[in-house]
Amino acid sequence: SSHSAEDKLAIARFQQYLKIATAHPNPNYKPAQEFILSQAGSVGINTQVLEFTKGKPLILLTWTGKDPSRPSILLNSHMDSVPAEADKWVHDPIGAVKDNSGNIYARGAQDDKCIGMQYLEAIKRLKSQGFQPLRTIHISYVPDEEIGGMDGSEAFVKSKEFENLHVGFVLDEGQASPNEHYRVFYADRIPWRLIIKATGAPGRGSKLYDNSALENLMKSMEVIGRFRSAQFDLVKSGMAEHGEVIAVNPVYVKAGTPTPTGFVMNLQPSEAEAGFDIRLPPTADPQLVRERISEEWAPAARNMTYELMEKGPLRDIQGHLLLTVANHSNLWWLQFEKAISAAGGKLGKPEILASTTDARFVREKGIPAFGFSPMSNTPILLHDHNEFLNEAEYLKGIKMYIAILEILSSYTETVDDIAHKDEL
Ligand SMILES: CSCC[C@H](NC=O)C(=O)O
Ligand SMILES: [Zn+2]
Ligand SMILES: [Zn+2]
Repeated sequence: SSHSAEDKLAIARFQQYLKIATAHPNPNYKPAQEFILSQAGSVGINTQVLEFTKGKPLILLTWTGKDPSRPSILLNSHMDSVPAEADKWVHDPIGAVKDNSGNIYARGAQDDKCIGMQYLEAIKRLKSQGFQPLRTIHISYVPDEEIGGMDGSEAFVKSKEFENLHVGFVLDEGQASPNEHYRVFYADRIPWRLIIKATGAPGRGSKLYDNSALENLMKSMEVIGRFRSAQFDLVKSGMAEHGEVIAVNPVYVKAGTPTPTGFVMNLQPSEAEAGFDIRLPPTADPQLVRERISEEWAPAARNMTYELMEKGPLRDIQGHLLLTVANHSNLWWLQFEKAISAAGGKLGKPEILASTTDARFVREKGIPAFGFSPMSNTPILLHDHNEFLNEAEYLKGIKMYIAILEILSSYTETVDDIAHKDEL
């Protein structure tokens, strides 16, 4: 191909990282750790391994700035991936095979091993150009993002070690864009889990009677289904984006009396339950959802109980909504926008991510964070079969991070300077 020797090596390193088996349920973090440490060694930046839970290392790299007293920048990515069904892929999900058009296939190609390596490649190139950042730049490689981040990012962000980094701004993963505009995310939806349980009198399969456990559960399913459709209709009609509505999706139902080969077919069971994945944009009113659950989705009057697990707050420690301001009143946003256009990129309208990332933990502390994975003109394939990223797009991403790091690590303007410039 027409890529430079340097680019070819960068692509090979990306493929090497993709070949490390870090998919759940058994992510093998040790080889990922070794690989990242060896790459950091060749770049010449400081390394630390933190282990908040045994067997779940968090790798922290640091490029110290000329003025370490200024708030630092943290670039985050996770080492783990969701599993892949290898037989449904055209190439081995752990093979990092590159096809004739330069598409590199692997679980993690988009989510999010691309950014983990691009961060390092960008720093490598900036160093070779003699660039020295004013602010300190940290890069973290965390375990367990895909399973909620409790033993990874959450433990890290709540640690003394994190406090000492004096982080002022975070970049974390985003998502691919099918068009030429890069996507940027200023918030995540917050995950809740709901288990609803119905009880009722058992009875013969043949009998019509009120208040069976499954009848009660089915009523809840209908009510929840209507709420779900109403939210989805807002998206379908173009009135809202996916990230702006409340999602509630059934993820399991459990009922019936098992036999060795199936279920008893002529008995109405006395218990039934269902589980739901709920996601709330930070702009939602959580109290209204709680009331809906207790009054409509699992009312005691219908012999129902429920267990609600709110997996995170919708507001930060100061009581502000859990979102990062993406307009001119946020200097980091201004610099970020400036960097993207300096590198020749176009940004789409800032979005709320429909799923959930580790960025929520830093936002909880009031630290501004954007989700950004530089992949334009790329189908959205995270968690899907045949996840791939094109090599040219990968290389373009390195250039984006070079511009981002150059500008964000070294700006000295204040909001006042910028307001003044606008007046002139
Ligand atoms: C309950 S936190 C789960 C986090 C996970 N993150 C990426 O896919 C997600 O499902 O959004
Ligand atoms: Zn991810
Ligand atoms: Zn993911």
